[in-house]
Amino acid sequence: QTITEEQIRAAVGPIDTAAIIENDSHDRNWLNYGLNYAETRYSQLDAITTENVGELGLEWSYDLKSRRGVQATPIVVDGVMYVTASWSVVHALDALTGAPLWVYDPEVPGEFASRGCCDVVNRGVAVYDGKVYVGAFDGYLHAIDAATGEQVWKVDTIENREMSYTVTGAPRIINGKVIIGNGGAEYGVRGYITAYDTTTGEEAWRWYTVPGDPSKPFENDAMEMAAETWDASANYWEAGGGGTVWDAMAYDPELNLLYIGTGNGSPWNQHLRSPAGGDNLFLASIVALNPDTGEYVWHYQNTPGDTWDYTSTQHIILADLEIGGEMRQVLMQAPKNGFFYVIDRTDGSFISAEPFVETTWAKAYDDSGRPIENPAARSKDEPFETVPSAYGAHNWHPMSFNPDTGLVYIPAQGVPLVQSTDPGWSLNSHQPMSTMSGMGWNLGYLFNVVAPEATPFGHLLAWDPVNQREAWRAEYVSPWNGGTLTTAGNLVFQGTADGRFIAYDATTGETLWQTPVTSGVVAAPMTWEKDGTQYVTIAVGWGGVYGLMQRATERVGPGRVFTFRVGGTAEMPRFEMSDRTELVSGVPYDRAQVEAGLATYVANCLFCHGVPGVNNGGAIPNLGYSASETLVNADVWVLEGAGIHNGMPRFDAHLSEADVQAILAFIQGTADAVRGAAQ
Ligand SMILES: O=C(O)c1cc(C(=O)O)c2c(n1)C(=O)C(=O)c1cc(C(=O)O)[nH]c1-2
Ligand SMILES: [Ca+2]
Repeated sequence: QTITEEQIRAAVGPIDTAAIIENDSHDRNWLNYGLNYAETRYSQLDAITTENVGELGLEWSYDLKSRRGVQATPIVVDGVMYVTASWSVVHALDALTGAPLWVYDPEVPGEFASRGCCDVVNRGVAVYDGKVYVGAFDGYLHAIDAATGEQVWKVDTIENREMSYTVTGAPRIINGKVIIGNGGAEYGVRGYITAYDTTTGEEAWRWYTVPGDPSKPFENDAMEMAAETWDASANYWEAGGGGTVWDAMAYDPELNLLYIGTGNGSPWNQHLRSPAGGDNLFLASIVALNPDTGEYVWHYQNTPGDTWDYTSTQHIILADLEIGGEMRQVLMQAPKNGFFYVIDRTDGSFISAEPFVETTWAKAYDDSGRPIENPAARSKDEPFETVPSAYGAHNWHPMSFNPDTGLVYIPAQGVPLVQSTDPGWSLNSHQPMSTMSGMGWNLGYLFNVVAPEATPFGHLLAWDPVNQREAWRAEYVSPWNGGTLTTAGNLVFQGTADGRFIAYDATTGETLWQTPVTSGVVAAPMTWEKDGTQYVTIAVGWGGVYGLMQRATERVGPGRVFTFRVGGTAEMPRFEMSDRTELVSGVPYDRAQVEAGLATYVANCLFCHGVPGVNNGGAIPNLGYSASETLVNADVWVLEGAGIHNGMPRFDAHLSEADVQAILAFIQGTADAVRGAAQ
């Protein structure tokens, strides 16, 4: 072992809120998910510059032994690194060598995979007072001894285990309280965020984001206010209402305000959730809370009356900007809905919002901070191509803000999708054609009943938040590129869907250096210093909601951590290539069953396995490229649960052998049609 337990105790033991703030004066460590409480992901380290970044070389790489999405930003404390793989497994490493110190597996049951919309991912840990904290996918918050990897305590953050709550986000820690939200608003849950005592795990406070049953007492004044913006005629509380806090938080120590981003409605479709409309507070909002008590302070709602999965859980960055000749304390956000927001973080007042991609649901915001909507975007009768789509113009992939250039670096994208009201929807019922309803999703929308017209795209967007306009962009071959890091070396770093790690000149966007890595990248890079040397680290592992079913490189290696420095000379690991190259053939089927198979497939398989034969698959296999023997034996997988440990659910509670045959007819029929079209 390269680092002793005593050394780790000496490093992580003193980490508290003051230490996290002290790190802001040098950025040698990376102590919080977004580097600092302002979550800027701008490091003052400047040993790696536009001049020498071309000499960046690999120092070490580490195999995370995972096959699903890796979204973690590593935490580094004085040469000790903590990083998570898929299934919320925590790895402690010697940051100088990549040698493992310990591995902590929270043992998330395989059957939990289907309780989350978007892959068994985890965005990372928090460190405090000698402990490492991870919110595991199955909803338990674990405190781990930073030196030994042994569990100190574990609490259940889920208030009702009948509901499909999951945890994917990184905890944040403020003055002895570890704060964590959850996900589940595709299924039907009531969002909330909870703070626990870092020492004991005892609950300190919980704040719900949407009102519960209005016939019962409201938990607080904010819930009473929120309830006035909901129509209770459709019993919104039965599907939970949504508003999950599944990713972004930021903290301003001087104002003592915790900022959280809230998610979409449950069900998605507002006509079915709150038929008379209304803003439906606090969906799709930024909310400021007192972190000591969990009390509501103010909110700004980006998307009133959300009906498009327009979460505002995307990254929140705090900065002080000169706007109209005045220094303003702002927060910035580029949520799914395609507008870039600058909000006064002292009181939530609206400063500006402008589209950073094409938008069809609204073209602009009025001076009061409300969107000027396109009425067609809420049609009950007609399909509407929502741009951006539910995949978001920007999803959870972190952006970064460089105060030297004044630019925000956004992983921007478009994934085309047409939404139309699902006339057959009812709560928790498995309906053919109703998207993933067999898995418990409650959207109230059908997808792509007519084909979308837009084309998918992904680019790195350098955005000027003061003038609300683009400075430069770098185009990519695909959506779903990684998060960004920016540094005082005037650099921007980003990994890409097609499996590259790139450094750009932060001012001009010129590509200065790049290297291929072992798979597509979704996580954000980070940087740290030890003994006078600056390192750049990135965790790699393709996945997440888009990455489950599509990919943009044939490299399909396991999750890995890569650390680079100027002059590094380690060898890149071997590139593992996909063997899913042939469309399936020879599965016997009845042509008359294809249509029924399609309907069952859409209701059970689509958001994991993708459309058969269209792309050869992401972190989960596209069945159009399976071996025919695998499909012929599908009963074992679908009805008997042979893949349960890998997250493949068993469906025998609501699917029969005849359903499986129909699904196979759809898969083989579609593969044959794709092959025919290609000839
Ligand atoms: O509504 C929710 O509760 C919820 C949770 C999550 C999640 O926890 O990862 C995602 C989403 N929604 C979501 O809409 C989304 O696009 C998404 C992408 C990802 C991902 O990890 O790639 N998670 C989530
Ligand atoms: Ca969602």
